[in-house]
Parts: sequence; structure tokens; C-alpha cells
Amino acid sequence: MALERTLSIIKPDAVARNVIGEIYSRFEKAGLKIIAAKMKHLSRKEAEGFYAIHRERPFFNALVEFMSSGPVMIQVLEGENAVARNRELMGATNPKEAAPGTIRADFAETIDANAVHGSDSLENAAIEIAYFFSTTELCPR
Ligand SMILES: Nc1ncnc2c1ncn2[C@@H]1O[C@H](COP(=O)(O)OP(=O)(O)OP(=O)(O)O)[C@@H](O)[C@H]1O
Repeated sequence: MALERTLSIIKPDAVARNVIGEIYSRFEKAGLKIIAAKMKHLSRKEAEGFYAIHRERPFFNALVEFMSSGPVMIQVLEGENAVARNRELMGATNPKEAAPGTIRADFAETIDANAVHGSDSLENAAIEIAYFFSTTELCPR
């Protein structure tokens, strides 16, 4: 078992639904600690930079538009196998295919507005955490 950190974003649709607390509760019940957090309304440029790896995908513009459409809640989660554990809590990218009891099954309806983002590897987690947080903003305990 490895202590890991991962980046999580509660997307504009879930912030608008007022379910930040319910989602945080799932992280905590799964043993993930929130060691940094900020609410932010991303500019187009910030959203483009964050999703740069998806630049060639057909849905890139829609994704950037959506991610900058309203405030998001961004957090660093720390815990045993945090990357995979958070992906399990999130459920499949398409909420219609997400397992019952997952965040996307319970709080999202469409693939383009799917409630949460979570880093998909330890390597990407480090890049994504550094995109939003300086090391002095992380509060491990
Ligand atoms: N076919 C699609 N149409 C519209 N949006 C999509 C589509 N596929 C993916 N997306 C959006 O782009 C995001 C990134 O896609 P990716 O395939 O990396 O999914 P993911 O890793 O489950 O999601 P995320 O990176 O947000 O955690 C998805 O979360 C979703 O919001």
C-alpha cells in the first residue's frame, strides 16, 4: 500500500447542484484526507491549460467551455492508493455507465457534465496538483 496524493475537481454542474459537502463526505468515508482546497471560477485559458492533453479530442472545446462556465471546487486528496480509490468513488466517465453508489451515478446525468474530475495516474496527479497548488498550500497531517 502506498500513500498517494491525487487531484480532484468538483465540476461546475455539481457545484451548482450544491453537493460539495456530500461529495467531500464520500472522500472522508473512504479514508481520503483533503489536504488542500480552493474554489475558483476558471478562465478559458486556465481550463485549456489544465486539459492540454485532450487538445486533439473532438470534445475539447465543449469541455473547456463547460469547465469555465461556473465555479469549481479543487482539492488535493491524500491516502492509501488515493489515485485509484478516488477513481473508484467517481465511477465511469459516462454517468449512465457508472456503478450504483458512485459519485457520477448519484450526482451526474451526462458525459460532458459528469460532476467530478480525478487524476488518472500518479504521474498526472503530480502535474495536476502543481497546476493549481504551490507546495506551501498543501497541509498533510
Ligand atoms: N465523448 C465525450 N463527449 C463529451 N465530453 C466528454 C467525452 N468524453 C469525455 N468527455 C469529457 O472529458 C473529460 C475527460 O475525459 P476522459 O476520457 O479523460 O475521462 P475521465 O478520465 O473519466 O474524466 P476526468 O479526466 O474528468 O477525470 C470527461 O470527464 C468528460 O467530462
